[in-house]
Amino acid sequence: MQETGSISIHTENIFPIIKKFLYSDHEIFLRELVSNAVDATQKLKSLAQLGEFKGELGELKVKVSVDKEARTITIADRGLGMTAEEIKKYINQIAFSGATEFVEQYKEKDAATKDQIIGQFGLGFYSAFMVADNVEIFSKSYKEGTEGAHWVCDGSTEFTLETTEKEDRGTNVVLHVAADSDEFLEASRLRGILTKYCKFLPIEIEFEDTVINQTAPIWTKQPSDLTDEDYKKFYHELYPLSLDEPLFWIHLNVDYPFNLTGILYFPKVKDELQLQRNKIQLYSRQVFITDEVKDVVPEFLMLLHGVIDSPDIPLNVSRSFLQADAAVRKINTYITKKVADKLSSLFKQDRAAYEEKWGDIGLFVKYGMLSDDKFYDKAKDFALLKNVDDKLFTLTEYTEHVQANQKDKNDSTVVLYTNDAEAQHAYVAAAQERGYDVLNLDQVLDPHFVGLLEQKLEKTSFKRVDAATVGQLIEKEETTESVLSEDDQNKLTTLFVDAIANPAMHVKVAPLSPQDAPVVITQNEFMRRMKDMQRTGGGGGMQMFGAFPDSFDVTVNANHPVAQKVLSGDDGGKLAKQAFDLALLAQGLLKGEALTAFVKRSTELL
Ligand SMILES: Nc1ncnc2c1ncn2[C@@H]1O[C@H](COP(=O)(O)OP(=O)(O)OP(=O)(O)O)[C@@H](O)[C@H]1O
Repeated sequence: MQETGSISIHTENIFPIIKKFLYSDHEIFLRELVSNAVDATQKLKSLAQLGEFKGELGELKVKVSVDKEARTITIADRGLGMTAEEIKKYINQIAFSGATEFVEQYKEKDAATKDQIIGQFGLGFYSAFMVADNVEIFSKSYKEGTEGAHWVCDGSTEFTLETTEKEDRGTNVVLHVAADSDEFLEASRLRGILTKYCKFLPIEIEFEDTVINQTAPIWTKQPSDLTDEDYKKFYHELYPLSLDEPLFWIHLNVDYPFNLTGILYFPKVKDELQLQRNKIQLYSRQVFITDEVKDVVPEFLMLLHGVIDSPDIPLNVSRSFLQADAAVRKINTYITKKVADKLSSLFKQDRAAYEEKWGDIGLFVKYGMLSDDKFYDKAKDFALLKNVDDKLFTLTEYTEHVQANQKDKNDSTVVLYTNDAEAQHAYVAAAQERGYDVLNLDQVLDPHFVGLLEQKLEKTSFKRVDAATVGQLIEKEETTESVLSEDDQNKLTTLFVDAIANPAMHVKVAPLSPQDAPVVITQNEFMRRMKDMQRTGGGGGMQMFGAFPDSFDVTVNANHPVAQKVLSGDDGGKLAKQAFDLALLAQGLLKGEALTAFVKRSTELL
């Protein structure tokens, strides 16, 4: 029997379109054909289990081979096979309609969306035509008494179908590689593609006499059957270049209301610059799909490594659809919850070990708290704050810790912090001398984290140690009297204004404690934050603050002996300048010419 026919058409000649537009991703043809072969093999295994197939299963390997001379690639399986009728139904109709649907979706999209569709669309059998100008199927069904079938199609909509002698059950797909696809005749190229997409397929895939896959990767097993070593070994298999051990991992395993398995690893991160995204690999039934897991994994968890496997993630739709997809949203929520639960149990079980890891996980936790309210609610109990003495506190512990000393006159807690303990040393020391505690918040995310905590914690504000003189950082009821008359205070102000001669420095005289510095330079917390945010590109409303030059408050301590000296001496101006420069020095602001002048003047004074 031989039959020729025409594949029913909905869209005009889809093959040129498939060829042209899928250019960047031609290699996925092999993933598609090998997974079809694997599916067919698994279906046969299921039938055998159900008792519907009673024959010998025998060896079930899928064999991929290449013949450079003949210019063919063959994918051979011993799965359930197809009769001629089934080829007509499954290949001519179903596979074709998949391809047609793809092209239709594809045509409507802009270039950016097109790129995304390509990577995620399971194009199926017809992706063979991306690299072949002629495709043959030789198949024989597992059903007893059926004849072998031979289908040939040259990439037009015409096909031929005839009966053929085929000894063995299963399907051989033979691709006659097109002239512009020579690269796929190279064994090394094929091996590369197989390793990328098929490394964890559940049926053995043989290429050049070696099996290229692990059929039962550890994420498909029960956590109770696995040791720490198994998890670490797998981590290094996934990331052969990583020298560090993962900090810990989470084994995901859920079958309702969606299906998801996987392992997420917390990598060791030394600093934020090292963070690598796209380290999570997404699989669908053990077939590698992509390492762009955006939208499937919450943004803040993109920093994790590992594997997620879910048949419920729709792969054949555009990204905007993926974002809106209910299953994807549920997966997102589930992963977030799992991560929070894991961190919480680590914290509760072994606080010391958790504190040791805080340097590495702090960033994830803070990022998560900033980007996800639900995560904040869980993480607030295990997020830690570190003070300048390297002691770690939970949020509640810290509030209790500073309760006694750091309440202002309105009964609000003022949390003091430094973002550079070295540069702000003088301020940190002054605050500590007063019995205040100072937090070390020097990481990239910390300015945002401070903002978040102020919103969330009741009656609490944060001030950087150099935001005011130590006496004014936490405003109390009691005030110190000035030993200077009002007249002297005005005189002192003028002396300093003239000596400094810089309009960005706002001089005021105030009665600080005689133990405080003679002159203190501070930068208002609010203005500084606004400018910081503007610098880091935060929001349009902040724009106006960026236009202002940096301005500082210069507080002259009326109660310090230096104030008297400046007022009484002949070269009060020079002393004022000297005292001001010392304050600049403490703030790390004295540089260049001003520094040279200061050194010269100091020598003279000596
Ligand atoms: N090697 C094979 N053995 C048996 N049947 C096959 C084989 N390859 C394809 N088929 C049949 O042809 C159908 C169409 O295949 P195609 O790859 O186009 O789509 P699919 O596998 O259903 O979906 P996907 O788009 O996810 O690949 C399959 O559903 C299957 O019934």
